[in-house]
Amino acid sequence: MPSSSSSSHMDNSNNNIPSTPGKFKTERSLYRKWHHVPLAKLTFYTFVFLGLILVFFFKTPSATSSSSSPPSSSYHSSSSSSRDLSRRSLKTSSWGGLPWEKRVRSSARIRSRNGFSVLVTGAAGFVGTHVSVALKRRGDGVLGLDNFNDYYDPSLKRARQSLLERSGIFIVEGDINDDALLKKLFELITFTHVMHLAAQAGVRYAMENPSSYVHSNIAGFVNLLEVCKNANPQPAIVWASSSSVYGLNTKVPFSEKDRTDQPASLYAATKKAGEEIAHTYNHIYGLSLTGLRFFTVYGPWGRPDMAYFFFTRDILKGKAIPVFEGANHGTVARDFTYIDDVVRGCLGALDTAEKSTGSGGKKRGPAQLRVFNLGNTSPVPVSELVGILERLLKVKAKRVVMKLPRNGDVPFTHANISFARREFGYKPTTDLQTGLKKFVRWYVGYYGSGRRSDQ
Ligand SMILES: O=C(O)[C@H]1O[C@H](OP(=O)(O)OP(=O)(O)OC[C@H]2O[C@@H](n3ccc(=O)[nH]c3=O)[C@H](O)[C@@H]2O)[C@H](O)[C@@H](O)[C@@H]1O
Repeated sequence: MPSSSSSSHMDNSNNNIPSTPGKFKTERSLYRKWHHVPLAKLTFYTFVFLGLILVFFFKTPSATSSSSSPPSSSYHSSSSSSRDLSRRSLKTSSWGGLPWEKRVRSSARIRSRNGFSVLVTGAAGFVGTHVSVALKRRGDGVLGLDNFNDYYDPSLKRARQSLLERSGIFIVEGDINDDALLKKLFELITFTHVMHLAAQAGVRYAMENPSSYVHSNIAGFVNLLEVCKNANPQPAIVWASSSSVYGLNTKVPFSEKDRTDQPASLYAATKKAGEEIAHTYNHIYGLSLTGLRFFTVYGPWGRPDMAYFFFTRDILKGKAIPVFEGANHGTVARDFTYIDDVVRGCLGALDTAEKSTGSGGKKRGPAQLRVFNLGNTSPVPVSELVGILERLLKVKAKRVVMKLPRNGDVPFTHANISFARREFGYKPTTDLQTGLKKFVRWYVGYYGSGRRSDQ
């Protein structure tokens, strides 16, 4: 893989090639001089020289980045994101080679009759881990993909990875923007489905790092769709949208038929953009696409950036927690949805996804395009969430009630789920009290009393 720095190195060595007769003379006399040097010494200097070349090559950033270059060998090393985002990526991902291909194939192998072969992006994430395990358990082939970025404690992602490994699921380390990697995966495996859960999540963080949302939720999604549309056969794609697309809507419960053109955060705007992009790829290329609008999903192995998670941590540590309220002491509420219910929704969406109709980048007929709410249909005020946690943890929270900041949060969410119920029998069964009990049990088991955790 030529790079500007490696070619400049080659240019330097080319300078030794004589271009004038005078210089040629110098080179020849130099050659004669070397001719008399003992062989052992010559070998020693040759090794030193080769060593220097190797050090120079591996220190050169472009030598470890191939995200936009076509594969040049069976082993690749690629930075998981563009330069400005690489600081969030803890290590450069590496992929390729026969042992790696063997692991990919074994993980994706279907073990049940009529089973699927599913690529799960964001497999080391909260929902990704749970969905992967559920698919594997019923005999589907599952291959994970994750860039293990440090948006939140990567050791939690590593722990989820170990969990998946124990179920025979391999997570390829790489970014959805790495098209060479995606192409390679589609070369190795005929995926029937893609469960696309890799994303930059969180509504408030979008003000701190807007480009990470564009990078993952827009550029990454388009890159994935490009590879899927060219695949032959094309897979059916189910992907994570968000309840946040309802933005500042006031009509409740939120229905898929409602407007979604007033997002309150860049995060919501990128998810809304994803829905429009999905429409385009469905329309032009015949890709079967299903978007799932998740409503504040919570549970064991959850995301430490979410309120229920860091409230638990801070209550146990005796730290104050900011509890938001609306204008005029209005209630801020969420349609908190338990992970097991969401997993059932994801599987229902996969099971009812029709085949894509195109092949090799060409549409052959109209294809399925769907969007579903996956919520709980019973919103709970944040103050009540804190009350439940206090009772479960047996610790009184130090509440600091404050006005909902204008940083992307919306005052309430409430899902109408009749469409998902009709299409695949989606029926959430876990109330917040029951779900938080399971979360707290996991949390205390994972972090001990929680007082020693520092995520
Ligand atoms: O449903 C969704 O689509 C979204 O759900 C969550 O977003 P959010 O509902 O805002 O979840 P949290 O950040 O955990 O907040 C939950 C509630 O706690 C409140 N909160 C949050 C933070 C805080 O310090 N204090 C506080 O009272 C929020 O206003 C909100 O009402 C996820 O973070 C998003 O990635 C996801 O897409």
